[in-house]
Amino acid sequence: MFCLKHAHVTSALPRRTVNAATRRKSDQCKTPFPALVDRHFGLVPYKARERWQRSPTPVESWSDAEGANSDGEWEIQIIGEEVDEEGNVRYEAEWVTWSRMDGTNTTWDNDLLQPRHHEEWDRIQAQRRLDLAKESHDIEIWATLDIYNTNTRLRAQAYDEKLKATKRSQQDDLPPRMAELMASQAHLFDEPASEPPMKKLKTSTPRTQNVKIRSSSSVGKWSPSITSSKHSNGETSTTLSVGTSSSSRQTTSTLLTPFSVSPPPKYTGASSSNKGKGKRVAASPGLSLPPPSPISMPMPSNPRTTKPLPSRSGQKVGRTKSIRERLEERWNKASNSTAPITFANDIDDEQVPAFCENFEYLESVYNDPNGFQVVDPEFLVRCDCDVCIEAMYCDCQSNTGLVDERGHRAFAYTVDGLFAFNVPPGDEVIECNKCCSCDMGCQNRVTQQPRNFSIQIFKTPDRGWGVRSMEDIPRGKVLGLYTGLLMTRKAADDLGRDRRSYCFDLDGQEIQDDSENDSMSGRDEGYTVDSQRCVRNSTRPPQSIADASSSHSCGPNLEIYLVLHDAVPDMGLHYIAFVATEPIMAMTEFTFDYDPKAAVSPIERKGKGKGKVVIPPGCRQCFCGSSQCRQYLKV
Ligand SMILES: C[S@@+](CC[C@H](N)C(=O)[O-])C[C@H]1O[C@@H](n2cnc3c(N)ncnc32)[C@H](O)[C@@H]1O
Repeated sequence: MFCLKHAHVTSALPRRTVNAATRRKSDQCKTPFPALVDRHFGLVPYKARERWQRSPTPVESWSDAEGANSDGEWEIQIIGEEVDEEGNVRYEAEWVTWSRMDGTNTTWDNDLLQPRHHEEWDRIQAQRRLDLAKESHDIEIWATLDIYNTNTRLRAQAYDEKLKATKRSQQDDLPPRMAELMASQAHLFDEPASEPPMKKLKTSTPRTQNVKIRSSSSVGKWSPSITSSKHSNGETSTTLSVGTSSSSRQTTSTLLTPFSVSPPPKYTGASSSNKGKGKRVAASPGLSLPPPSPISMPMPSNPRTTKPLPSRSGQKVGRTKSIRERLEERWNKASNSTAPITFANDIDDEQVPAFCENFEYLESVYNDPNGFQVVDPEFLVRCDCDVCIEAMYCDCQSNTGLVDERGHRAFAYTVDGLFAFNVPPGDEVIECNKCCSCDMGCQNRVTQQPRNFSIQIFKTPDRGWGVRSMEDIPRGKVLGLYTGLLMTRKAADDLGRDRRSYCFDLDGQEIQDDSENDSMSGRDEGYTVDSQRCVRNSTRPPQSIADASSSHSCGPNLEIYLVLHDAVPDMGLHYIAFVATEPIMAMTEFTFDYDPKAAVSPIERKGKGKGKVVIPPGCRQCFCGSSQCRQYLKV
């Protein structure tokens, strides 16, 4: 198998250690590439196998004295990977303080590793692939394809990510293209109301025919372009570029078959003006249409059916919108973003989460009927920067403990608006606020800016509804705030258990059922956000939702931090913000750990039923599916 090696590896990878107990398992590991050799032999015909006997491989015996530290741990780092035909990844690990007689010091044995050993590697590789997919959609197709290498090579080229991005742009592109097309032909559907009946009859004739839009020579065509190159190892590779091109090379189609991707014709804008109304529409040069066949749009034989039918009362009757459509419409209106919110359910026929129907969407501020947040602007920290570039000179940062790697005062965000992960646990990030002189584009106002990625609330098989994005999300992307009804913790204690699983104490922990200890731990003080439901037909004010749908995972892809921009620091009135701790592929569920302090190991039953996990009281079985799953979550 081909391995993705040092070329893509960061030399700055943190060194990791592996436990002695795990290492001892490697006694069976006799060669650096055991499985690889085995598999190659599997391919060799029987006769050849007889001729080419495998040479004996020495049995390795390792002991703690050979390179382990005093805790019996070895330093290792991941330096390569290979992907098998089922998509499983095998890592090449370098054992820094140990080597064989022949000087080699790597293994390809995942059994010797724990997830934490390759987490950083995975993160860096995933980010690299996302970056590659952003750069271009080119895929190299190797002329000497050997099946073992294919998956690793494709992964190294970010094939899946590129394919996803292409498909996504196809989906994104189609609705606006269709809308433009329909708009440009609206006159063929609508009749001028003032026209006399006779004229109507005449004009109805062409509308019963097909309207054909032909691609003309001025219309851009999509075609894949291909370039070939010879590599130093003698192998030839072919690059498939996906994009618009003025020429199409039909001869390449057979080469492309196994990897063919079919992105849409690129839409570069079409005129929707009324000029030329009534005339047959030719595609404008700006509108790229798929060659070679013309698009055929069958028109209704009875043009009236395209209009809403009149009701008896004389009012227009349109198609009734589904609950899902109505809710999407309402939430998208309430959202402070143009990036859409949608619902999806491939599991059953529930259209939207049960508690959502009477639920109002709230994206960026608390619902604060008691005015806990009301503050005299005089008390807000503020800065006089025109543009907040240097945290050292931004007064909003004067009281924070945030520093960069050189120990200088720093913002919590990079210039690209990503979280810098430099906030000491429990500290509040202080963003610039309404009293500052900088504007909304300021680097230090990330959570105040409109959401710029789509959200989908979708039904999971076993965890109710969850949230995901249709777009790839980079590490450090701030995904939103946990909003809802702001209440005192005391008031939150009076809520029922169901409701409390949607509450977050503003100390950054989800509310737990440990009320006996609360008076001692100062639980009476402080605030809680309830992001769940409005009672049906109730007059209670709007609440939030998307955050309320985020599932728990013991190996989450989000974490939280505390942030404020409209409150006085250290009053416990900050927001809870979610940030991606790793690159998250489009359509991957957003999850966070509801209870990071929970015991790591599940409680195991003793005696009868030994080995079975006991779900502690007030908890339920966890279905997060993570390799670090604690088996239960508090509700
Ligand atoms: C804040 S709600 C999340 C939204 C919820 N999925 C829904 O459909 O309303 C928390 C509840 O979701 C469910 N849940 C979330 N993550 C889970 C997990 N990993 N395993 C099992 N149930 C989970 C539990 O029922 C939990 O009480």
